[in-house]
Amino acid sequence: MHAPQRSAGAAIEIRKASKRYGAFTALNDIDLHIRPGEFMTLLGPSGSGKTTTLNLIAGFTDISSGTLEIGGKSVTGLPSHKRNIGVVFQHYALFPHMTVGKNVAYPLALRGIKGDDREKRVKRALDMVKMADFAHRYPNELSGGQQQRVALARALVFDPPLLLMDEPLGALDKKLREWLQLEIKRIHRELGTTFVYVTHDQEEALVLSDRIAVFNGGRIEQIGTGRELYDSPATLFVGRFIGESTVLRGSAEVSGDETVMTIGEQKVVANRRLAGDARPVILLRPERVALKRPGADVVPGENRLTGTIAEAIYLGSGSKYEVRLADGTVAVVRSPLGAADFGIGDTVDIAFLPSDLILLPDDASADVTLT
Ligand SMILES: Nc1ncnc2c1ncn2[C@@H]1O[C@H](COP(=O)(O)OP(=O)(O)OP(=O)(O)O)[C@@H](O)[C@H]1O
Repeated sequence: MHAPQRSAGAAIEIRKASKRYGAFTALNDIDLHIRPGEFMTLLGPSGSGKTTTLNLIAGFTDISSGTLEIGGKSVTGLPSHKRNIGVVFQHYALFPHMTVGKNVAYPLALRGIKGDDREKRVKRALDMVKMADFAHRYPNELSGGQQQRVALARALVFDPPLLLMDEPLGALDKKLREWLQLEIKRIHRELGTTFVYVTHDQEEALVLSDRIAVFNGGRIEQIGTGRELYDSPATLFVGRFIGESTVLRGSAEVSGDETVMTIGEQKVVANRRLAGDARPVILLRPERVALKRPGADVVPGENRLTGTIAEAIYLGSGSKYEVRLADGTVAVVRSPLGAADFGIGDTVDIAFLPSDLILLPDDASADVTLT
């Protein structure tokens, strides 16, 4: 077996880029810097501008304003076939009349690579995606997952410094998707190529990426590692889009460096305040909240809100609860294995420390955009 060839990944630098279709702005002034060899995922709801960004990088569409550099060079006006980029789409674009081997050899033939060298590279690419035994099959003799592995081999066979993928696993079932995510991650680690990956699936983004750019309405809301986006979202939209959460709204007052929010009849204290005069909301992560019997096991300084268990789901690794609070908000709580059990209808307190809540400026559009 041939060792995979490590390539130097290309950096991408997008500055103040916009894309307009007539009066409609699909991308609005985005800045995106992707490091050489990085796995960057473009994440966001449908229509948020992810594919438009990928198409700009690929050269399938022109930028309306702003600049785009790949590997330190401006690519404005450079046609896509001269950008030396590998591309994989959701729908397998394999040539139906060619065998797997011929499909993978195609980009090499285009580049004038012949004979032994071509054979070796095809073999290496098929080994990488564990499809070497299928070289003589035709695409219609392969499953969807196998076709996508061949598409990946074909996109990487000419050692491009950059690979673009647009929802490549979108048409596959969950188990296969999860397995291929790990395969893609392994291949990225082995190659050193820069990967740019489009998905609307936040779990997939968390599994794969070095960093994630979260798109909303043609803008990038935040760029960061999965941990940064989950623990310290910059906006309510990002906080709600990544992972599960509960949003608490109430009347807020700032006192010194604290924010005190009154929710129904109860008060919640956050040990910080927002800059500016935006209306604050509280975001809670389900595993940062404990369920307790009303008034029991008090920890000094913790916040407590009383509610009723509306749903209790046993998950094996623990339990998930939905708790209807007095003001009607439904809070999501995940309890670890061994924590006290509660049943539907039980009155409980949700308890969390001021340091375990996330305080963000309210943004009503975060609710609308997610539905
Ligand atoms: N050729 C076009 N003409 C007009 N509008 C377009 C064109 N291509 C895309 N758009 C619009 O630009 C916006 C962004 O589209 P884009 O395909 O980038 O979204 P996306 O985030 O990739 O969504 P999805 O996950 O549904 O593919 C959408 O509102 C879309 O309708």
